[in-house]
Amino acid sequence: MATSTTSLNVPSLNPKLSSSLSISSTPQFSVSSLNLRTHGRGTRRFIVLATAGLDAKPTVLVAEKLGAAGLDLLKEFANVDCSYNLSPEELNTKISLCDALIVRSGTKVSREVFESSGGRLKVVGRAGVGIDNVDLAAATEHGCLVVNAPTANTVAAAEHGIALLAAMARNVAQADASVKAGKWLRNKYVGVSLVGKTLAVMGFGKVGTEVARRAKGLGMHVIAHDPYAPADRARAIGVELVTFDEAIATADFISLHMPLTPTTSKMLNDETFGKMKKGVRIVNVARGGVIDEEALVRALDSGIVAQAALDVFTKEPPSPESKLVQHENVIVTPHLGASTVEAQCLVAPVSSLVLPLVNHGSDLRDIMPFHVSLQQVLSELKPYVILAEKLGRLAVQLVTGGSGVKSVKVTYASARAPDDLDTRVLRAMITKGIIEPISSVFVNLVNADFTAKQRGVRITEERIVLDGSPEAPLESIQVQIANVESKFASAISDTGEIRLTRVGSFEVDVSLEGSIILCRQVDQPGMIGKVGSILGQENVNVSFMSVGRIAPRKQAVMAIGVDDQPSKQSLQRIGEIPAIEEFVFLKL
Ligand SMILES: NC(=O)C1=CN([C@@H]2O[C@H](COP(=O)(O)OP(=O)(O)OC[C@H]3O[C@@H](n4cnc5c(N)ncnc54)[C@H](O)[C@@H]3O)[C@@H](O)[C@H]2O)C=CC1
Ligand SMILES: O=C(O)C(=O)COP(=O)(O)O
Repeated sequence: MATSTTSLNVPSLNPKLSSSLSISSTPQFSVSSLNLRTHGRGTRRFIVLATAGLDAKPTVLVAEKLGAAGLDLLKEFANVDCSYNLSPEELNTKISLCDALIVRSGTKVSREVFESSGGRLKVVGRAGVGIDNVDLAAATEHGCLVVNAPTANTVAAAEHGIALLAAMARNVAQADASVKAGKWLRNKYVGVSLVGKTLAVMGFGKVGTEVARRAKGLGMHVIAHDPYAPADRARAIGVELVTFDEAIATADFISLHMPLTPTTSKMLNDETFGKMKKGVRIVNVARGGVIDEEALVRALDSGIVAQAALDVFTKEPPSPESKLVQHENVIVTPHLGASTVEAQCLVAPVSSLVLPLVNHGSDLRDIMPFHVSLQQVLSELKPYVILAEKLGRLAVQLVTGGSGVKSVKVTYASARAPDDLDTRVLRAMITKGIIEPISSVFVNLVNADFTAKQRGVRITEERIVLDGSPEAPLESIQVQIANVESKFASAISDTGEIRLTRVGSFEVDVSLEGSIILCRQVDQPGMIGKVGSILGQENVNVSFMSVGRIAPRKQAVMAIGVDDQPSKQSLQRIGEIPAIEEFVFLKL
């Protein structure tokens, strides 16, 4: 196979350079020139590509009760389907009709959910902190963003932790039940004091820190274990960071505040209970899975653990017959940590994060740039974002057997300092442009790198730092695909909008909109008519036509813009016109 390099170059996309054409409706941008170069000759054939349409108003499935503020916000911009208590099967069925899903901790967003969505689901909003109920790997693979409200319920969770701590120490729940049952057991429910006791906070993050602060206010001696927490943050509130073993061996009370991960799963187990001080009391408002629940029952029965106060369980709701739930030294709440009026008001606006789905055009809707600066993308990168995808699309369509693309080099020429320009979104869009035309994979900012890697496409980026005013973010983007066989030997450049102005040594003038047919032929009368009449026969509107030639009756390149997509048969007929030596159909 002959190898070649396909290179597309946009020398300038500076709004100031030209006022001739806009790439998007707002703001008005123009491109001074587009330069496309390929080397090598390819076979004569064409490809037809389809693009999927997108609904104007997205549908958001709210699968768990959300605060009114969040719902109202959503209803203004989206079709909102509030369906609570769905079975996994019902969720899998509904999800194929939804662009976004909002959940709390009670909905398992499994791989099947993403698979069932058929690529439509673009964002999962978690109205709360823990995202252990969402299969993040599957979300990434399916190009779906997961957003949460990481601080909204911190205080609520911490307050619930303190409530459980105090209620457990003073047997509030058991004493309450016994009084209601007509008993008056003042000796049975003698509690223990908190003041002067050692509390080990396991997981010194947002909730853990707030619990520590409050426990100090109650006169407790607070230590903490967290392998990732900075010692100065702990020191600042008078908390000593210690090792795991030291924490559990010295604590009178242990309060759990780490996330559920493969590392923290069943962190408290037979072995670790064995290292604890006899009579320790445990509070868990983190996740049930961080405790081996059967081991906890054994530790309670043996007296190692005197009491436990649990808000969370491995399986929620737990079985009513659960030995743990029924244990007389255990008090339980039904995952109420975040359930305050105030916290629910604060988590509800997570729904606002799905609004970019609605507010921006389909171009940006596809990339969902939550974790790049939306402002930057909208205000200055937007035209480049669109262009980047088009460059990727063009490049791959000029390559014979697009799936053979393995090595892509992107060169950005800019007067901006490298850290003043976030190119992730551009790289993602180039990847999208390269991969989508040759596969059924939906690519966006979330899964672009993953998808490229999975398909063995290596994308390297290079910066050319230019002198001069860094006002415009970019002077040029160049996409080069290495070691591939080119289908069409050509090159492009010049003026105005995004225009194709040169094909090899042939000057043409073509707007890069809609679709383009590029033909190389021997210059002769009647060529335009022949192609035009084939297109006319099936009512395909020609938006422009441009012929570039070296000399009369010698080699020429004809670029024909079409508003509608010609049928395969028409394209085949064009390709078969005897004078046409090279032919390609490019869908932009
Ligand atoms: N019961 C409820 O309704 C609520 C439960 N939560 C849960 O509380 C937990 C903590 O939430 P935040 O404080 O907001 O999270 P965070 O991310 O601020 O803090 C978690 C801390 O755990 C630490 N950590 C990670 N691995 C650890 C390990 N192996 N040992 C010790 N520490 C480790 C991290 O370094 C981090 O500092 C989460 O699981 C969250 O889902 C949060 C809010 C409400
Ligand atoms: O935010 C969290 O991590 C919680 O556990 C709160 O869960 P919820 O939103 O009340 O189902």
